[in-house]
Amino acid sequence: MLNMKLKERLALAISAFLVLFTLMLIVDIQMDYGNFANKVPLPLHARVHSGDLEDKGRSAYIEFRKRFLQKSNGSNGSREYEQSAPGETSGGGTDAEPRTPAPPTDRYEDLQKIILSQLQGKAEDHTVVIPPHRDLNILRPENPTIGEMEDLEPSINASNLERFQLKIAQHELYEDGEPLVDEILKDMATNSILHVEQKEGGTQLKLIIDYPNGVQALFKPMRFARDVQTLPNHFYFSDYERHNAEIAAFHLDRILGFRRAMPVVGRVLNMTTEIYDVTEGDILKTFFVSPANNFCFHGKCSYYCDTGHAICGNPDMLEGSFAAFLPSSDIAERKVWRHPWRRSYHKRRKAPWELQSDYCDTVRTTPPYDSGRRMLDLMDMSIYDFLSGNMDRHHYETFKMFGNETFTLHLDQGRAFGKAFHDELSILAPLLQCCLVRHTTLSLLLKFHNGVPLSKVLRESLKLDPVNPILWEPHLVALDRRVLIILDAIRNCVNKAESPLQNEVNDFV
Ligand SMILES: Nc1ncnc2c1ncn2[C@@H]1O[C@H](COP(=O)(O)OP(=O)(O)OP(=O)(O)O)[C@@H](O)[C@H]1O
Ligand SMILES: [Mn+2]
Repeated sequence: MLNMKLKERLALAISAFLVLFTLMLIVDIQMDYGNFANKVPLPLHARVHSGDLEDKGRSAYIEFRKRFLQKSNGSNGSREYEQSAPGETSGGGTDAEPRTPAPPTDRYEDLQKIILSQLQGKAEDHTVVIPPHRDLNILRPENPTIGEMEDLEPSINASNLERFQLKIAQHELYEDGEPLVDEILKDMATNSILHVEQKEGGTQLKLIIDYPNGVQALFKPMRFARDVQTLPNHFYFSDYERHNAEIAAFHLDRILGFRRAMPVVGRVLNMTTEIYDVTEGDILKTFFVSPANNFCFHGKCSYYCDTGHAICGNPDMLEGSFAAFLPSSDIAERKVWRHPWRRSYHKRRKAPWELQSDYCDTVRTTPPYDSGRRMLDLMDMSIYDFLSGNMDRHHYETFKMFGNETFTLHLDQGRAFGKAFHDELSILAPLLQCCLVRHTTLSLLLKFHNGVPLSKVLRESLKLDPVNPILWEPHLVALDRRVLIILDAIRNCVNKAESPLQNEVNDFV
């Protein structure tokens, strides 16, 4: 009898547990749906889309965005999600935990196949993936250096930077593995600072740092902690510049094999002895001690150069980024180009690329984009900027002496790495609208996706910087997510190129 009761009780307990467990599962699933429903059709998103509707079917990037959002409804999870907390900082708590990406289920074998066949000398006329033998950056029939062009040789006691500058070549700033890069980084991080002055022009405060032997660096000060995000109501053009973005962007450019960004390093300065004591002029009048007893200054510029936006030490130690100076214009003049996919820099106006469906065709048929490497460089730049979230690419520069067949410099990455939880697809517009990518760039992205993730490679590289950690972990996590988005975009282009009709039908499904 007692035995029976015990058995009954046990059976009862098990069934109660099972019922509870099932209930919990249902609640859990519902919460998931709830979350998702909250995430996608938010009013915030809707506002973005209201503009998009006018352009329905006109902009390739909007098409991609639509398809992309649809796709993220499935097993891949939501890949574009807005910052949930609109605060200035996202806080250090659970947000800072690295979100381990799911193991890749899709290895992009279709894209790998293209890479492989091009390496075997096939698929050479591919319209989307440009093979090495049609890429001037790989062919490099000539690759003279500034020193060779100007008939200049470094003197015996020339600085590392001067040697570096004379070695800048037609197709890249420095060679893969160039030892002078590390030397320059070390020099800028450790050499004594002789003189400091504010850089004229530009929108935000920057200092020109003079070291012994004529070496110079461009200094951008630290304003915020690493986890402070772009203010949600700030446009890209009123975003603050971040010194750590400059450091991270240099490493990223090098990892991606572009080598189009000047070396940048982090360093902590004593504001009294390494800035105040070695500068003169108007900037001195902007130094003050804040109520928190920190030493501050604001300099003079057209944005954020006032007491309310001062740069403050802790209490008088200030971190910043030091970018190696480009050769002076006496040696190597630069040409400034308007970026064809420049944003409007107006809070209501749109740029031409946002309005014209055939915008890329117009660019592609206009010199210098109609031949050579320039168009491919813009595609690389779009990928580089999308990965780092840099929306501020209004102009770009090249070295005049090399003509049009030269690389585009990656200058001014101060507004990158501002939103770790948002992937700004419009930065990919050049790639989405032109459907063009270098074989070498695609090959590298596939390598990151299927092998050691980009986040890991960048994290390791940044460890070499004196003020590491350089990036807040969610920014690194974002990189792997964005690699996937770029690969999706390229796949989309390839599919469209291979069966344009079928895809046109799909567009409207
Ligand atoms: N490493 C460098 N060496 C020498 N000059 C540089 C270097 N980097 C940038 N410059 C020059 O300084 C100018 C301003 O730099 P940067 O673009 O970083 O500042 P900015 O204040 O963000 O300018 P803007 O607000 O116009 O974008 C650039 O146009 C470029 O010509
Ligand atoms: Mn800028």
